[in-house]
Amino acid sequence: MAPISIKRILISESVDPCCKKILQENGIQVTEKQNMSKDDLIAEIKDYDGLVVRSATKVTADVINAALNLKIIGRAGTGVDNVDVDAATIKGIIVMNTPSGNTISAAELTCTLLMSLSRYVPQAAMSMKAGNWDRKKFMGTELYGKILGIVGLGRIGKEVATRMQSFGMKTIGYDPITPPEVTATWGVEQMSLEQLWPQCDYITVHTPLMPSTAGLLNDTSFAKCKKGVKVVNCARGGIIDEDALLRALESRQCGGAGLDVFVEEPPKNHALVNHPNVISCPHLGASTKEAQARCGQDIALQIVDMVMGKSLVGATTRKMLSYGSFPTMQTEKVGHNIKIITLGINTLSNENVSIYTDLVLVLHVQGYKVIEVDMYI
Ligand SMILES: O=C(O)C(=O)COP(=O)(O)O
Repeated sequence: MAPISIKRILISESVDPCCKKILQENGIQVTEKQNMSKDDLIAEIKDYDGLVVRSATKVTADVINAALNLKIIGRAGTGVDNVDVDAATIKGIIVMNTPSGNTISAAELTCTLLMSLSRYVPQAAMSMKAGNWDRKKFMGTELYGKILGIVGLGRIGKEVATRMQSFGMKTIGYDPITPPEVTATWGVEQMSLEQLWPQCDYITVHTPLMPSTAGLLNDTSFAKCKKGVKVVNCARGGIIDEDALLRALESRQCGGAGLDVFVEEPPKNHALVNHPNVISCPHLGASTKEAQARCGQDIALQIVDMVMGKSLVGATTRKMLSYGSFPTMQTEKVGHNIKIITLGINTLSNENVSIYTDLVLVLHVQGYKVIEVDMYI
């Protein structure tokens, strides 16, 4: 596997300082520039071999096509929906995320919102600050014995399930990839969405945003839910349709929503945020010291490994976006060739084949030859 030459990297967001340090220790020149406009980024990107982002930098086709030397786009985090992975794949640019760095933090925030929804903690705190002592208004409900529906049973969904089970919640869920026999080992009974909606007292979504998950909770699915269902979205804005959610909150079909993410960030329309039964955060799921340290370190080490021709972790190509949740794609160097290892898939469906075809294509442009594909659950 031929080493890839990466001399200069641009970090366009607030990424943990360990990222810069690790890259520099490995002889890579690093420039940090935050809050760039699209035009600034287009002008700037020409000079770099690599770009490291979080969720705020929109790496559109314009940006990718303006890049003359770009070989890698590293996402210090999970979701790559702010990167035009199609455009990158076509140019042979590897898009790489850090699949596990912020799992625990995202799961903990989800649990925090579920608990806050059950006991109105944010509303009660605001009421106290306003000088009130209102014990009647904030009558809550126990989580104990309630049913939590988890849509998307990847890493985060799993951690949410096991934590909420300790509160005595029954966890049911749906995922198009993780097999039911696997989720059963961590206490989640899988079923179709049609079966799931009417059973849940709480629903939390943990899928990437893509055509098949946009508006997963919409007017039709809300209508199938129990009246007063409470929902949490710490994944991506738009998985729960925002207009449908507002309608459901107004009709009380939805009894409350915990939102960490929005279609537009920051949201311009404040109708949802201002609704009394909505509690919200400004996309804080990954904003912990621990998660940021992990993601910053992971992305730097993954880039260094790639430069050294050692291995490639978290590589993503356009076809991955057709999935319900991301399988973990890793590669290993075998002599001068490369072996792809996939975690989370046990069958080679047509869709899986297209993932490999794309990954192999990108790797080929970068001078790798794929010799083997292994799959593990
Ligand atoms: O990792 C993810 O997918 C996140 O949503 C976190 O986004 P951030 O890195 O905090 O901008």
